[in-house]
Amino acid sequence: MAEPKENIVMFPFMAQGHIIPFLALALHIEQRKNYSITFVNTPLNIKKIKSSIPPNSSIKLLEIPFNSSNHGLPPNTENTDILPYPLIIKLLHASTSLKPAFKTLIEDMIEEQEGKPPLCIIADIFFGWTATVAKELGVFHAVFSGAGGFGLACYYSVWLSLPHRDVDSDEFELPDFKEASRFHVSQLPLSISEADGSDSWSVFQRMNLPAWVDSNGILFNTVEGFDQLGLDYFRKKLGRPAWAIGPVLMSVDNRTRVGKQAGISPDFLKEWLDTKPENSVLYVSFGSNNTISSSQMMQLAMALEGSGKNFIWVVRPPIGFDINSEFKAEEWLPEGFEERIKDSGRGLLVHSWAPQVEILSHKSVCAFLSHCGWNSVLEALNNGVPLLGWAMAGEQFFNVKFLEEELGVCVEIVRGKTCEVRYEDMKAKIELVMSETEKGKEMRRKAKEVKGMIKNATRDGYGFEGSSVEALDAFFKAVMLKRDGANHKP
Ligand SMILES: O=c1ccn([C@@H]2O[C@H](COP(=O)(O)OP(=O)(O)O[C@H]3O[C@H](CO)[C@@H](O)[C@H](O)[C@H]3O)[C@@H](O)[C@H]2O)c(=O)[nH]1
Repeated sequence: MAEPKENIVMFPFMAQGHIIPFLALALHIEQRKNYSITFVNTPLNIKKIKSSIPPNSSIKLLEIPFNSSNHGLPPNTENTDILPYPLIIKLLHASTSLKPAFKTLIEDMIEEQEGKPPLCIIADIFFGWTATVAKELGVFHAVFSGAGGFGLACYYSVWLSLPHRDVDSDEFELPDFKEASRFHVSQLPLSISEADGSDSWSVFQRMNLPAWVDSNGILFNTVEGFDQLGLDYFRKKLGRPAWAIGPVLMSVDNRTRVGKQAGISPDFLKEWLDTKPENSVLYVSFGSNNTISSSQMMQLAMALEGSGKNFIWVVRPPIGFDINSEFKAEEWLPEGFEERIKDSGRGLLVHSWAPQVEILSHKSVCAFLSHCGWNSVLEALNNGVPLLGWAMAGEQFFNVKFLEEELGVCVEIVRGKTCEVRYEDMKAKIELVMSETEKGKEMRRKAKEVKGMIKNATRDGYGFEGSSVEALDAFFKAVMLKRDGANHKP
């Protein structure tokens, strides 16, 4: 009888922006390596993930018990996609309660395999405690970051020392990451700008981030060639390898299963895009669960209309309304906006969720106005599409800085969810990026260059392995080294 395949345990945080790259990685590993994969999550997420697994995949799903009501959360709350911002930190704290059940789950696996531990555990950036469990049980552990190297390095560094609190000015440096140059306080997400070291976010992160030293290394959904600065930060800081194995993205076929039901038929969308000239459409979307304020929405609509450019805009109810409720164009957009853009054929409003990768890979798309979540960034760059950055939370502000200052593929259009915006300013930036200006041409050239780097990094075969392919091999070599070392212990 054939030996059972060795098992990899994967455990993302309960948020779409985390589950999607983990699933993409699971499928990527399954396709390339001969291991079995067990995907762990809470019951309601597992139910959703079940329908996302392609029929030809053998990924196993395993539930870990969780009851949100025990943690001051509304009943049946297991994913950030149904939570308002102030409750997200509650879900993060609640997730630490999974530690004993996770440890038992791994111990049971070891027992079932007659003392043989799983090959490795790959867990979320918010689950530092899984590294401690893995260390205790002698299992190889890697953190998998769906965020890029530079963005996460800044995020990690700021949380550890809150350096903006030690200076009198609005500008500050990161004491352990000076290479990132200077930051302005407005480039901090709300969770950090409001942090004082003893608030709920600080307590969580100061428990979570230092626990990464118990891990054996970090896997990054990025490319060494353009993201080395951030990767080197972790190599130095933690004294652990950082493997840049990206971009690992969902294939278009598999994507239809994850995420949400698109608010538009992909065929209609393609037909619409086909009628537009090459490089003429702006795609506007803010990731899996963000939206903007109602006044920002009004100004953005005016900027889009005023710019005279073609656009596709994924709209959701503004901040303060249930993000999953019906979109009321007559209330939240300028009078007659929807009819005008429809009649002129210049714009498409997509409610709630769009087939993003299909849009970004269409030749008519010229630029992407994005919150610069890392998945969106990778999907844009993979298609050579430059960005207009509007960061809203997490490490997105640092991503915008990186894309603008280091890669030259982005212009920041707005900063944050609460600032006042003027449509004239946004319109000018849209024109700068999309028209035949020197800046616009330069950005498109650089975005194509990055696309080329991605292509090279992921090349596999014909005697040439790209850096991301080599990094995944190096990761598994490190895993094997630990396993073989453990087997040879007297
Ligand atoms: O209408 C939509 C909206 C989103 N997506 C997909 O949803 C994902 C969204 O991911 P991302 O762009 O990274 O945004 P978030 O969901 O906001 O991502 C979270 O996770 C990222 C990776 O860790 C971080 O960089 C972000 O800061 C964090 O908010 C992408 O694959 C998109 O293609 C769609 O397909 N259609």
